[in-house]
Amino acid sequence: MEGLVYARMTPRVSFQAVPSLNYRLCHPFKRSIPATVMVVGRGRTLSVRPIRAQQPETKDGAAEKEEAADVLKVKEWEVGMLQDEVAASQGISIRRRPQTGSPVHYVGPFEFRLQNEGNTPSNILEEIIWHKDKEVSELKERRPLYALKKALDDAPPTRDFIGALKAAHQRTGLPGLIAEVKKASPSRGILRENFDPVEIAKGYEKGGAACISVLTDKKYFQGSFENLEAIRGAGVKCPLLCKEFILDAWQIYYARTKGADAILLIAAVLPNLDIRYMTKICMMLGMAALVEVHDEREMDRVLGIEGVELIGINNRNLETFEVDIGNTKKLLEGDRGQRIREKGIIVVGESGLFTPDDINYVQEAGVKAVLVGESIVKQDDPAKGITGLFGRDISFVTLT
Ligand SMILES: O=P(O)(O)OC[C@@H](O)[C@@H](O)c1c[nH]c2ccccc12
Repeated sequence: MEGLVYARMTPRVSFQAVPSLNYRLCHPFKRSIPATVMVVGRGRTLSVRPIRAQQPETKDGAAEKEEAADVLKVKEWEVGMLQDEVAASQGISIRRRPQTGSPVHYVGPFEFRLQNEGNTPSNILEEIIWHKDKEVSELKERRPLYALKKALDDAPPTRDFIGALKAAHQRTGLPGLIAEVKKASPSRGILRENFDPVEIAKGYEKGGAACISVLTDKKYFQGSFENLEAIRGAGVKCPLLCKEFILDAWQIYYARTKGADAILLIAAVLPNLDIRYMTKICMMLGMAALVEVHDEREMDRVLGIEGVELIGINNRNLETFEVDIGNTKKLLEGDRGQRIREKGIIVVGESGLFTPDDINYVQEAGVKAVLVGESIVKQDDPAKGITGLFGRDISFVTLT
């Protein structure tokens, strides 16, 4: 068996005390395997490399099958660990999937604890991601990428999402509005009981929204891809953002088949390379990518990624649900704001915006667009909700 097994030393053992050693290491799916233990980082992480494949004994068919399934499981586990390790090196704490196998391993005098131990998510975002990861692999199995091809060819043409935001900003002198069709959220519960996504989207368009965001996650937001498709099919002209937790490029293609013109990429869950790669796919498909950040570290990462044109600053911490619109201002101050202006990136202020004062505040901070859900989706008449949010009717305003 080859590959890396990651283990963490308990505090009882110090680095200096661990030379390169040959050990039999407990593996999550194998009782034990021969391993060389090496220190690979300055932290507490050790890399443990199996030194030799175990010689296969003569096996019957069933044993061979079991062995093959084991090897596959081990590979999946290893890839997951590597993904998590790359993510962790970029400050991403959200893990892709729960850890499997027993968390503690004993090797000779050492006690090893697997990284990312535990099978319970440490916050709501992680819970959503674990659920999504499973959901996507099942969907993908049922409709692999090649099977989406025909639907992709038949999808309605893309609309210019960023162009619509810029045009709205120029037309009104106010941030372009991305109005969100959202029935519920884990932090706020049900926002609207009599929820007709198409009626709401039409109301938004009438009220002067530049673009529309449609939640497609079922379990946590009570959204759906049917909603997205229905809005696109109902004659709404605004470009559409598919508001989803994207982990796999397959989801981008799928969103496109349902009529999306833009997708969301959350920096708290996606490593830089994924963001770069997915941004490229969007470009290829004629879509826009809204890359969402919540703190300085994520903003700095995203500013270093080539091809990012649209950044959303989420005022809501998706791990704790705390909302602070001061976050938008904080992330646009000083050098960061300067770099954003130089790169011509459009910034979207997201979440927790309710009043004309709030809009004014984030506009002064430097945003050219806003993403608003709760305050307008709750209104009986969403168009009037928009007028209330901006303090004036923005549906016909044209700057002269
Ligand atoms: O309803 P609000 O507070 O106006 O927020 C809208 C939008 O910003 C929020 O729904 C959101 C921002 N980023 C997300 C990521 C996933 C799900 C939802 C979101």
